[in-house]
Amino acid sequence: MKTFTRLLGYLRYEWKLLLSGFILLIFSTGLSIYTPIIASKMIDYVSLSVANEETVNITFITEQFGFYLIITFISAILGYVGYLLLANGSNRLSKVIRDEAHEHMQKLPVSYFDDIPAGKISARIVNDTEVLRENFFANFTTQILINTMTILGVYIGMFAVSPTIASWLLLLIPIIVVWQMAFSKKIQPINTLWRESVSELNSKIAEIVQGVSIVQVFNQQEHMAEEFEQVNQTWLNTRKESLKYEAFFAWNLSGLFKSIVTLLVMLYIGTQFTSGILSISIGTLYIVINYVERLFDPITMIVRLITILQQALSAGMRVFELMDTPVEKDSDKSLIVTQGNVEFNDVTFAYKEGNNVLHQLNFNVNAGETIGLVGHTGSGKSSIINLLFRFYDPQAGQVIIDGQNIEEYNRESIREKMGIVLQEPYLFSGTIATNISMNNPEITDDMVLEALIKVGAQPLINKLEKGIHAEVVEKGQAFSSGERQLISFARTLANNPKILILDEATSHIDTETEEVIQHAMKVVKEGRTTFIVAHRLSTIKDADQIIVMDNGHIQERGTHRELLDLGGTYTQMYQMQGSMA
Ligand SMILES: Nc1ncnc2c1ncn2[C@@H]1O[C@H](COP(=O)(O)OP(=O)(O)OP(=O)(O)O)[C@@H](O)[C@H]1O
Repeated sequence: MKTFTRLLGYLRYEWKLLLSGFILLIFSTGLSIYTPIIASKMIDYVSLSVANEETVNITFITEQFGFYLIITFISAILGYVGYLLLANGSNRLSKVIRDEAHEHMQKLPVSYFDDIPAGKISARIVNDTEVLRENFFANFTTQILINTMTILGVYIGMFAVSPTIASWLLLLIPIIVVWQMAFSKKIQPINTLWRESVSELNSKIAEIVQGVSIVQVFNQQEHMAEEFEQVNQTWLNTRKESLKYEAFFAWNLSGLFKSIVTLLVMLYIGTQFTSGILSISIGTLYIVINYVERLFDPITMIVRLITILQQALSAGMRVFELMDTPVEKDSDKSLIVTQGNVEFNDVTFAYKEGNNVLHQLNFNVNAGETIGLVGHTGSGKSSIINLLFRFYDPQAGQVIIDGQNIEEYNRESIREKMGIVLQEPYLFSGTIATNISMNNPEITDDMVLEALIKVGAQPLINKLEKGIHAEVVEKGQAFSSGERQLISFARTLANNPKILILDEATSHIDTETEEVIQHAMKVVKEGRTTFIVAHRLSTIKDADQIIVMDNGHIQERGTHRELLDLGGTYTQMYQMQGSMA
């Protein structure tokens, strides 16, 4: 019910469009209910004239026929415009919800995305809002009103023509209510399963597309196809089950029902007529049959609307669940970074309560220094970076930048002062220039070019016809990983952060590219506090400080020389890498 009223609340955004569309459709329906009355007049006139052997007045017939045509035409035009207005309003409302959901998603904590697959989130923002557009805004809200009006109109017309038949036909209402209730009870759980299977399909596809090269490298196509087939089969099964009930309740039964009721009405009129109780003209008979027929389509539609509403409510629930996930609380205070001093003060951190991955870390990095983070996989290097960016907050201790505990400052201001170059740099759709300026109008094309030249990307720009305005699509797949890194370095340089994070920037590249990257790194590091998360120890040989992490603890700390003199884990790692090189 909450979802229903909340969805209704959205109608206020486009109430003018919806109301105008609705009024036009009411008029259109009203006129179409009136047309059988005109037709009946013509029928009665002709039949009476023939019975009384009078000449038929062609002018009267032409007039009535013209009137009938005009009314039908006006009704069609009003229906068309009304439909356009309503459809337009529904489209806009679905855009409003989609924008809200997307905006909210952007504010969600990084931890939200740890547990929910990307495909499921995108299904909520794209598919579920589409279901809301079609099922709720376009169909339910408008159809329920229009069909109720039609039913009311037909009953009023019917009461005017034959109160007895109309009263009998009122019996249809409780029958339909019971019918609806039985239907909705059956269909609701099936629909929930069906929508879930669509969401599963989305996340499976997203997973396959994201890992397409890995799937092919490991020849996992068949296995993936099997997994996909399974999810797809579940979808088909739920659809089959749902259709069974939809067809039975909404179509088969209603068709049968319609014929039986029409037959009963005709039988009633026939027996009353032959026994002389009822005198009814052919025209009135036409109206009665026409109205009985007309009564069923809106009733059937209302029955179908129950399924449509069920689907809309399930979709609405999923969209609102996303929209109701609490966003991160943020402070109004902006962090001011003038130097770039970083301090970890007794920091303990867990992604999941009780499962600490960093234990009472203490270290200082002075402004402009380079600090290397090394350690086995899972030792906690990336977690340190996650805390530095305030993607997460520590359970105990503080991360301090230039004397300020970052937990007390807003995230945007912290991230503004930091730059990151990832092992697999992320490029956005746009151009090289927009990827470097990051849409900051203060970064001009000249500055973009200067940054690219400084990091050594001149050869890349020279070979591109459009230079810095060359297009970047699909996360920069058309560029080599080294080129993507150079663009990413130039981005960092142009945005001039005080603190820089280089995340395994030199792994998985050949020696020639490594030289280019090493040069770029040197340029970018200058004058900035730099954290290097490195697997290749050669990258951090010159670092002012190296921290060796082990299971969330600092195992060793010192310069390259000092750590070699210590003869511990670092020395072992260094020797191993040396023997592999
Ligand atoms: N999002 C997450 N949710 C839960 N646990 C996580 C998450 N990210 C990392 N971990 C866990 O935290 C621990 C530290 O991981 P972290 O990514 O910091 O290690 P790392 O040293 O950077 O490893 P690698 O060199 O492989 O990148 C690991 O046990 C890891 O499984």
